[in-house]
Amino acid sequence: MNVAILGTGYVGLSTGVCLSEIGHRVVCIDLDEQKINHLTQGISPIYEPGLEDLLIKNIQAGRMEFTTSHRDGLKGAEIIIIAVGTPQKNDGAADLSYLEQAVQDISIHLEQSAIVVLKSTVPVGTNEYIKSILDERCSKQAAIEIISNPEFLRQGSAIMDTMQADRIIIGYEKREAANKILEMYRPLNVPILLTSIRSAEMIKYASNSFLATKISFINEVANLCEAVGADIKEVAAGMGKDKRIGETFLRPGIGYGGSCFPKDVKALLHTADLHGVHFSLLKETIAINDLQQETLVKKAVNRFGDLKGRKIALLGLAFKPETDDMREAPSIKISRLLTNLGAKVAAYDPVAKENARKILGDTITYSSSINEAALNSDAVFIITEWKEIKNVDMENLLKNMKHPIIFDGRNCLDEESVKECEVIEYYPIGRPAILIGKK
Ligand SMILES: NC(=O)C1=CN([C@@H]2O[C@H](COP(=O)(O)OP(=O)(O)OC[C@H]3O[C@@H](n4cnc5c(N)ncnc54)[C@H](O)[C@@H]3O)[C@@H](O)[C@H]2O)C=CC1
Ligand SMILES: O=C(O)[C@H]1O[C@H](OP(=O)(O)OP(=O)(O)OC[C@H]2O[C@@H](n3ccc(=O)[nH]c3=O)[C@H](O)[C@@H]2O)[C@H](O)[C@@H](O)[C@@H]1O
Repeated sequence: MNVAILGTGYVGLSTGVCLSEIGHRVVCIDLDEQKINHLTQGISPIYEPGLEDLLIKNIQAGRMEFTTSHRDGLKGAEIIIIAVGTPQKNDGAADLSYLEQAVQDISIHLEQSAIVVLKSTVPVGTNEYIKSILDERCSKQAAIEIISNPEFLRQGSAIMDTMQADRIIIGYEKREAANKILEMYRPLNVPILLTSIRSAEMIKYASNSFLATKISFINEVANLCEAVGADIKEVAAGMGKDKRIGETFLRPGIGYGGSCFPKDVKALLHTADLHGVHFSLLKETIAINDLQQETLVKKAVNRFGDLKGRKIALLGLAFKPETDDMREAPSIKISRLLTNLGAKVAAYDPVAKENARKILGDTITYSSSINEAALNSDAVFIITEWKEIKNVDMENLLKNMKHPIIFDGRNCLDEESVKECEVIEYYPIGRPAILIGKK
């Protein structure tokens, strides 16, 4: 099938390479000339495992092209996927301005009939709104059908999540259009659920909000474990064995971040408020998360009394491992809290350094290795559980530090290696501290 995709961000690009991998001819359209130039040469503008290999392979196979021209990109497309950003407005609502522009671009340049598939995360009712604009503005010979097809991939495992999705949701009005999208996805051989358009839109927000709430829940249980002397590792393992609860998304930490959980929970709350529905659970999910991002700083203040002049090494900056994305990363708030308290922050991240610099500028320093960041530091904060950070050589790390003190915001260091250290103060989340040789 001939597919055009508007927006080559995490979602548009991952979808594009996967659809061409299963045999479709894909043209990706983006306004960003630099992105398109890179992509044309087979260079991925984002760090996403496995993506660049598929990109190069499918360009060489003649199944993938890139353009900044909507006119060229939409020519001959049977299916048009919209994957532009829907960021958060100040009042928590989703900002639909990129989407409106994309729809405007389609209505100006589309000359044939096509199915428009809305993959961006959008509030309930948006697909109908988009359809009405397209019906009104598209040329008379272009009949448009609309499909709501929200995306559930995670950054850092986007290709695997697309190729082996738990489910694909197809929200439709006309069964014929749904059949065509079923056919497009059929080679993936994954479960597909057909729903109404409004249900599809709601499934996306409800799923993200549920997962975010699960994280806030386990973080509060972890805080309680610390207070009462229980161990969250054992507690989460015991809870997770119950199939109704499930083992995933029970990792306590420094709060959720990223481009979607924070904004999508707020957008769902905004929708609930608009419709007079009392969804205060989501308010708590957000409030708990905001506080949880402060937890390492509070622990350090408890330990040192005052952080003025202390050097803190932040290991990891990205909001999760295997991505260079810094959107809503807990490291941003943590860095700002630390520098406001007079601490000096030296940070290391294997791939997110440049994106972090755009946000944090020279308020912190950026190191090119774990040991460089930790050199002469009063404490290490583990922010992102990159493999390299989880597997750090403890002996080497500690000998470089002024004080052998680690606050592990991801509970990711190997407990046995910690226990083998001659001198260490190790403070995980929701678990007893390990204090060896502390005076
Ligand atoms: N990032 C993620 O992991 C996931 C994101 N989503 C949702 O998918 C949507 C896209 O998210 P990301 O890929 O992260 O966004 P992104 O911000 O990484 O990429 C959006 C791209 O769209 C381009 N664009 C904007 N207007 C355009 C237009 N008129 N024509 C062509 N290109 C245009 C931008 O230049 C940019 O490259 C959002 O609604 C998001 O909530 C859903 C699931 C996962
Ligand atoms: O709509 C989206 O953008 C996507 O949002 C999340 O994916 P993503 O944000 O890429 O990453 P996750 O692995 O879900 O992690 C999100 C945040 O939660 C944190 N997290 C996750 C799991 C956990 O147990 N504990 C925890 O603190 C992570 O550290 C990270 O900061 C969802 O998992 C995807 O299904 C969804 O498509």
